[in-house]
Amino acid sequence: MLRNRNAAPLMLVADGSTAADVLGAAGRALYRYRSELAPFTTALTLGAAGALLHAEHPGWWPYVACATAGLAGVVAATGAPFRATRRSERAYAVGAVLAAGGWLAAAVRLGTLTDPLPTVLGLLVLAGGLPWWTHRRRRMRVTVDRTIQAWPNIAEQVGLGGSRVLSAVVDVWGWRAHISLRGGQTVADVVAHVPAIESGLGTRPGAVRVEPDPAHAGRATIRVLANDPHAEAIAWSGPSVRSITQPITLGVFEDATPVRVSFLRRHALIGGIAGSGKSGILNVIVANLAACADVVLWGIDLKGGMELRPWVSCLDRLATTPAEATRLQRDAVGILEARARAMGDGSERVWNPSPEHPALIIITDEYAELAENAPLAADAADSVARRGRALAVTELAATQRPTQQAMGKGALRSQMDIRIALRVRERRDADLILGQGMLAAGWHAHTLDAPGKFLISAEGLDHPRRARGFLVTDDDVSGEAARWAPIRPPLDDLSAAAVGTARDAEAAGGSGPSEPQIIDDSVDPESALWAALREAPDEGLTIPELIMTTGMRRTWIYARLQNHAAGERAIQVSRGRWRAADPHREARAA
Ligand SMILES: Nc1ncnc2c1ncn2[C@@H]1O[C@H](COP(=O)(O)OP(=O)(O)OP(=O)(O)O)[C@@H](O)[C@H]1O
Repeated sequence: MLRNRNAAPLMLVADGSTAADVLGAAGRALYRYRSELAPFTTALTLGAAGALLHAEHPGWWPYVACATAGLAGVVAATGAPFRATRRSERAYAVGAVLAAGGWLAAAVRLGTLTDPLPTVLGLLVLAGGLPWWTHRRRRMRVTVDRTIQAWPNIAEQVGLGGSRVLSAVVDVWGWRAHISLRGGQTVADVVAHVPAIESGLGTRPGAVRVEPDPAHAGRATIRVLANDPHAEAIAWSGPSVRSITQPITLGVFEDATPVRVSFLRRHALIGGIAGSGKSGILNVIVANLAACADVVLWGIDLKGGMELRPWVSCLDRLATTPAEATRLQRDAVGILEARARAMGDGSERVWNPSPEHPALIIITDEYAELAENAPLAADAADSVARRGRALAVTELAATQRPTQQAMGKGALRSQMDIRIALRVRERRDADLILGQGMLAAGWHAHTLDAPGKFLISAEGLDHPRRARGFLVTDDDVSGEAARWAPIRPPLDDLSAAAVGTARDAEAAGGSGPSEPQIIDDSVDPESALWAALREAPDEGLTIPELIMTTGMRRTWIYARLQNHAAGERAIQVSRGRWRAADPHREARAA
């Protein structure tokens, strides 16, 4: 006997084989196709049982009828013992039990071969068999069973020899198997073998996904998608939040779970080629933010306002020229400096958004235009990105290829906490959007094959899972913009005054919009640090807390702390915890 790739027993019997060989091969074939043959084997079993009971106990038919009714009740209530979880599956199982049990009761009383029982049994096999043979989940379960049996051969062929299937389940879109890798193999090896696995399993190209097991480096989940769950656009059903403090639902992953991500105190970067759906994702985000009464939205759209103008009724400001964009970004820096000063004087260490004290989000469509045509705006955006988190002033930028040039000379890209990659042309562009090494780790943005499909990297979302964003149509945009315009909050007084002050300084200094002042970043972190040290609790503040408060790097913080310590203004309370020295605290208390 020969075995094929999936270990299917072929019925080729060598010359001189014995009857036992033939029977063995037939037995294996019957076993392999037991699921498909189930309607026939059930009919044969019923026929035999009917004949036997009719001969021995023809009076037992009422017991058979009662047992049938009891079993049908259990199936209807629980789905057991057939694991019928869906309503349609349960209805089928109840019908099958009633038909089989009813026929058996009749056969016990009348005899299996008494007319019309054989004909009725044949019709029942057909009526029950058709849904059985065509049922997608049953066929999928069979495929999974066979794959588990054949996995050792497949694994050997695709270069993952020694890996084992620990468990497998059929899900809505296909099936998934949890596998254990041979010692020394890693999830990266599995990711690198995805095309070979697809070939080995005989799936369509692009059907296999690999997810690491967060609890075990030597295990992974292989998902096989029989159908693409993202084949159709996913209609927009309205905003998912009413406050910036809640995570926004951008779309759905392939397992139908929602993509939820918080934009509070986080900068975000959206990248992808023209037509990949960047504006679509931006619209989903803006439509959600517009419904939040604790965030003020500013927009920059240097493509003449083409993308953001439909939202103008919800935007507190919209810049469509380089000069306006520069003023806008510079005002944002003014706001964050005013907030930092106010917080330095008070007891709060972060700006907690509320309708009275809203967060500020600056949305830039096609950031490359800004970096190229308004470099001073890009410098200011850089400053916001470094210092704005704690002060709830954040940047949200979309661009085609976020190269260093497209993102300006600063460190903006490295400050982006949320990265959304739509389709890219070149494989390595995934690294540009998502960060170095992401392509090798399986973030294959070049394989996304429809607009609105994306990969997202953010806090709590650190595996490459494909998602598709909601489709917000032009009509949806007009509807949402009109719906939320009345609740849009103004800037708080402090921030509004900061904008006014910046304007006055501009007028007094005569620096026109095309020559805005460059903000000196070094002044404010210094006072923010000093204020934080003065306000620190007795046990002091940690370095990450000081980084958060000032928006500055660790090395900068260390250097300033050493300075303060040398001047006896600050002390290290315990390892890595700092606060102002006691005289200052006492003076403040007095
Ligand atoms: N989530 C989505 N589901 C289905 N179709 C989408 C989705 N997002 C966008 N599309 C469709 O894809 C097309 C291009 O989308 P979009 O304009 O957002 O791309 P883009 O990346 O912003 O392109 P460009 O850079 O040229 O502005 C549009 O016709 C839009 O209807």
